[in-house]
Amino acid sequence: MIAKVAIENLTYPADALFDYEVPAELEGALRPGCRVVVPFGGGNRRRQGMVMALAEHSELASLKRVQRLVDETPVLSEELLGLVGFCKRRWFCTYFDAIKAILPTGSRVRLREYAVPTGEPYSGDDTLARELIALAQSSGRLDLEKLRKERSEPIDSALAELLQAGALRRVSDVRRNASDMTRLAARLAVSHEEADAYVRDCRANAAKHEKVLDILKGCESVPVTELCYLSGVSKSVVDTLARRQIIELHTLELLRRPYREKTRGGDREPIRLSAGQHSVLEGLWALCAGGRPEAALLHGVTGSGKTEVYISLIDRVIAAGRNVIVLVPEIALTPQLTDRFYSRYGERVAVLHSALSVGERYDEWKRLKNGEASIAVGTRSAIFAPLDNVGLIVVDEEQEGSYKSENSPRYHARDVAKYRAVKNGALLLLASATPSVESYMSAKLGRYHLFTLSERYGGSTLPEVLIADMREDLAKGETSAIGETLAAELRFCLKRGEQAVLFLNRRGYNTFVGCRACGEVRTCPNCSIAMTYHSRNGLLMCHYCGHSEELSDVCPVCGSRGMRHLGTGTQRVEEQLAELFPTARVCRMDLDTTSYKSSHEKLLGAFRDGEYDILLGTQMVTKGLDMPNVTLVGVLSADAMLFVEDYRAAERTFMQLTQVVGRAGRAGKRGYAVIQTYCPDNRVIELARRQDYEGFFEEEILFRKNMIYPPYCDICHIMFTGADEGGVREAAKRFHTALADEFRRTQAANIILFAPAPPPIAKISQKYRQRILLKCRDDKKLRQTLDKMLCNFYNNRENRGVSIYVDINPNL
Ligand SMILES: Nc1ncnc2c1ncn2[C@@H]1O[C@H](COP(=O)(O)OP(=O)(O)OP(=O)(O)O)[C@@H](O)[C@H]1O
Ligand SMILES: [Zn+2]
Repeated sequence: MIAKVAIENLTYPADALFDYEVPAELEGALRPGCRVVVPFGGGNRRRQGMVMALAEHSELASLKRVQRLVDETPVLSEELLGLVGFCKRRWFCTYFDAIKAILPTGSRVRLREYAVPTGEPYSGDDTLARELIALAQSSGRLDLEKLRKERSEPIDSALAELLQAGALRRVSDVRRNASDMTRLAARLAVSHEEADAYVRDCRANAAKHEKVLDILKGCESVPVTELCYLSGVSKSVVDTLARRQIIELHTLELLRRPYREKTRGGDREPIRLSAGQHSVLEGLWALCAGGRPEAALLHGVTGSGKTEVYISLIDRVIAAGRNVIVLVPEIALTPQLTDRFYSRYGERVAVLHSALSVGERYDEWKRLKNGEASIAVGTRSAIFAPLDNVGLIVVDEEQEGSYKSENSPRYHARDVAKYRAVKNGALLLLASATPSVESYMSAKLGRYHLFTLSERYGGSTLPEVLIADMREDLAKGETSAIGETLAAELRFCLKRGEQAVLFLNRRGYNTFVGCRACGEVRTCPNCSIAMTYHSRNGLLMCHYCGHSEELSDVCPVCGSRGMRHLGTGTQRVEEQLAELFPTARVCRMDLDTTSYKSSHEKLLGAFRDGEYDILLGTQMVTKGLDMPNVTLVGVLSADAMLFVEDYRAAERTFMQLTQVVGRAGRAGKRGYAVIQTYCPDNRVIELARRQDYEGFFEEEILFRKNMIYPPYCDICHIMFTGADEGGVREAAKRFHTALADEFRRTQAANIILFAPAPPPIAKISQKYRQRILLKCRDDKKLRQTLDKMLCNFYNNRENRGVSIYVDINPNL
């Protein structure tokens, strides 16, 4: 039997499947999806591997053997193994990059290699070898990884000599990132009658023993700590009972449950859908029940009740015995949604996201894998949930940028979802009030089934939106962040006893600090971007690398005392609010106030309970909020997002405005919104005012077509980074020339290749960056070309010190 094994820590061009012989004693136990330890390379260093497949024969004459099996049962199913290969082909990563993305951190293992003395003497004359054997004999073993790091000279040939001579022997040790959590528990080892008899004959401490046994008579098994607590005895009593074989001790596997207190699961209320919701549900169920792969887009205006529709659909899928994956853009931002899931499905829900501890996440993963939970709810990586027989995959707010991974594998969760829907015969359901232009186009072309909810649930209407022309305020000498129109609406809203949400697309006290005299803007010394001032700690900080420095009013370039704040941040708005409405209770929510795990949830809860009148925040207030008493939304500046260099600027602006406006008036009360802008005539702002998605799409798709942007092409970034600016530039140039030649040679059509240039942020954490942009079709032929070029790049010694990666349809 031959195992085809993917090996960890290989470079991209070296990454392949390697054949290993399966020793007879592992046959049967060793299956695809199990991790193994194998000898690898010239020095036969031990490496971790993943068995991707088994085969009868190998084309190679002599094979190394699998040294050790790490997993008793496969950690990856056949479907997920297939996904590993899919990720590699689609996103130019190694097998192990993909495996690391798919497995939770807690389930990963680390390999440590040791060499131990065998007792056999070493009689050779290699001085390093002599030194090593002496060290091994005195300390019992050599930690090879540590040695390689510590010693300046290479140790491998000396090591090989000692192994050869039989003086040293290799051992490897596999360690898990998160251990399974176990507790010692006790149970009766005898019948109740025998236990009673034991107590009667007991000479010392009979009462104590009796208490312990009484508790155990009523339970299957009780953790020892609890047993001691309940009976008031010390552990030694329990030990005595165990020693006398009246009770037995065993280990109990415990699962860490992140939201244990919430999982009530009692909500069996039937959902009463509106006629519109009901017909969408029936349409979706018809697709789902067929068991064939399907894709649908649910486009419903804000507050139309998309969530209720897909929850009703989940009910049916679960009742049919199939499993469900629900993706949300950002768990911390959607506490209401997770609460909804817990109260409806209780223990059958497992939540996967990055704010959980490694152990918690690992245990949620295990509950999915062992079938205890059948609904995975989570952020991007939850798309890798270890579920079989998936019947439905929901991607909520499918346009969100957080579904795209910025690290290898640079996947989009929607693409992985498509793969899994096909393999499982599942329905992929994309839901949004503002679908991405790409998805809506696919729906229009009939590639996705399109479902629409054009009205709000329960007869609420969409908010009435006012555009506040900030130029008028400016002409009057008003520079406050809250203009006259918004101030007036806020006053009305507070008077009505209702709540308002104010949205500011920034963070920090002021956006940046610049010099009035020479125009110098304080930028981060490591990254080429402006730093922001945080009044909380009085420091200028860089959002990319975390660098911070003291603020000074002296310009470091021209020496004048002209440095001052430019722009406005949430903290300053908060101060202005306090001036305008001294009695209003303002809740500020941004990354500064909400970096702790659940403080965001707490703030939202308090706002919902009416403890605040105004919620002021950054992006996090735009999504998913469903608060009945919110009737006013204010957008402090719509312009911030409008002029970034990105073909998606209009799309982002439109979506963000429509989403945030949609938070108002969701429960029957009339809703209002004020959008402040210096360009009131801008088309996107006007379309957002009307919340006219259809109109926006028609305009945007024309722009995309004329300028050749997605969905009329795919955008491919090839990034080069390194510490040496010139080296990075040269490497990018060489790659560009080679790529152009290759396209010419293979007569690749419809490709627009741009010359290398520094990206908008040309330096991050002391690494210089160059970028080649490609407008192309992300098809098999292109991927083959890029794969080949990447391998050539790595194999060219001129490119040392420069890293490269390919990013398909990046967020920018
Ligand atoms: N069938 C229903 N029965 C009772 N309440 C409903 C029903 N449908 C929707 N609602 C209520 O209407 C409100 C809006 O619904 P929901 O949050 O699902 O909308 P949405 O389409 O997801 O909105 P958005 O895209 O703005 O987040 C919620 O408070 C929800 O509980
Ligand atoms: Zn920085």
